[in-house]
Amino acid sequence: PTAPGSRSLFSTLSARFLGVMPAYSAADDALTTKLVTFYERRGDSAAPSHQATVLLFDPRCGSLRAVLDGSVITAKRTAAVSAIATKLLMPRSAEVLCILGAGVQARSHYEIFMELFPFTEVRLWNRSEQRAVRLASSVGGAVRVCGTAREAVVGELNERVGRDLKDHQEYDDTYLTQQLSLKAERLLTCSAFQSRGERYQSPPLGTRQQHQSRDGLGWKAALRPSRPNPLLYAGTPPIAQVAHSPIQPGLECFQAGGIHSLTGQPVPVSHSLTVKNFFLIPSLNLRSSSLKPFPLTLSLPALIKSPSPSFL
Ligand SMILES: NC(=O)C1=CN([C@@H]2O[C@H](COP(=O)(O)OP(=O)(O)OC[C@H]3O[C@@H](n4cnc5c(N)ncnc54)[C@H](O)[C@@H]3O)[C@@H](O)[C@H]2O)C=CC1
Ligand SMILES: O=C(O)C1=NCCCC1
Repeated sequence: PTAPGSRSLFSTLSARFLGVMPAYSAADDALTTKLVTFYERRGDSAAPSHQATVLLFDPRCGSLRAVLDGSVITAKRTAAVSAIATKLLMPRSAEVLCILGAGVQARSHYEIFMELFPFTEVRLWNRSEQRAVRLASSVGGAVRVCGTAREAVVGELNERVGRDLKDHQEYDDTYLTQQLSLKAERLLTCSAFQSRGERYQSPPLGTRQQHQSRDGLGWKAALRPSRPNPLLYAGTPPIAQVAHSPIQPGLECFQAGGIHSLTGQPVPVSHSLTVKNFFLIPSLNLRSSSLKPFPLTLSLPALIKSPSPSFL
């Protein structure tokens, strides 16, 4: 059996982290740790945002046996875990893969997702279109580069659900996008981005209740009072809305929906999540600053109204 140790994070400056991720495998007779730095990328930096090294020890005597590059394992393992979760959770009707972000994880997710699942269409959005075009033209198959995250998520389904747009004008734009994409059953969204997010202003309880609709088309929302600034909710929701497990203080932003946890414990997703809405687990709360991870999570509000410069 393999036992992941307790992961820890060290941060010197805002948006600069060193993660230590130990594990022991009796089966492989391996004691190891990954060391990974992740820094918010600056415009003038050529360094990758995530840089990893794996140290391998002899578990009997504790001696260091090997120092390995950790970039490939980080790219492939992360995408592989997303793929496993997707295999278990994806609605059968999903045909469209939507990737938000065009970095390392976007590529590795594209590769494994296209190998394992029969998507008929891939849509890609990145805040700098140039990078999305570069990724799209370097992968094997056809990828449609979209001008906005909304287009990537809603896409041609716009027409199908256009009626809903008219019917629900009392909702703000962000909320509508969520509603529309919840109805977009063919869509699987896999996001790979990091962002300096705004804090999410949770609407007052009871104003934004959601439940599954009887017709199975997605969620219906309870009416809520209209707001003067519809983008008031831009940002990420509180972690409590996403995961119910105890979270190691300070690591909230690294919790993914049941997929990846620096506490070493699986993070159960909200009981209200079903196959119809799992791909819209909102992105995660950010205590101090900037990194918002997670493949398989989606924060449309943050993406649509990203406050960061578009240098990537
Ligand atoms: N759960 C896990 O095990 C792992 C999670 N990750 C997370 O996956 C995400 C992607 O990582 P990489 O692909 O390696 O990073 P990367 O630096 O190669 O790519 C980041 C992408 O996000 C986009 N982006 C950055 N800030 C943005 C913003 N404010 N608004 C919109 N788009 C923005 C960039 O344009 C770029 O396309 C990161 O959040 C990272 O922390 C990465 C490795 C492992
Ligand atoms: O390499 C990993 O695993 C990471 N997990 C969460 C944040 C970035 C790196």
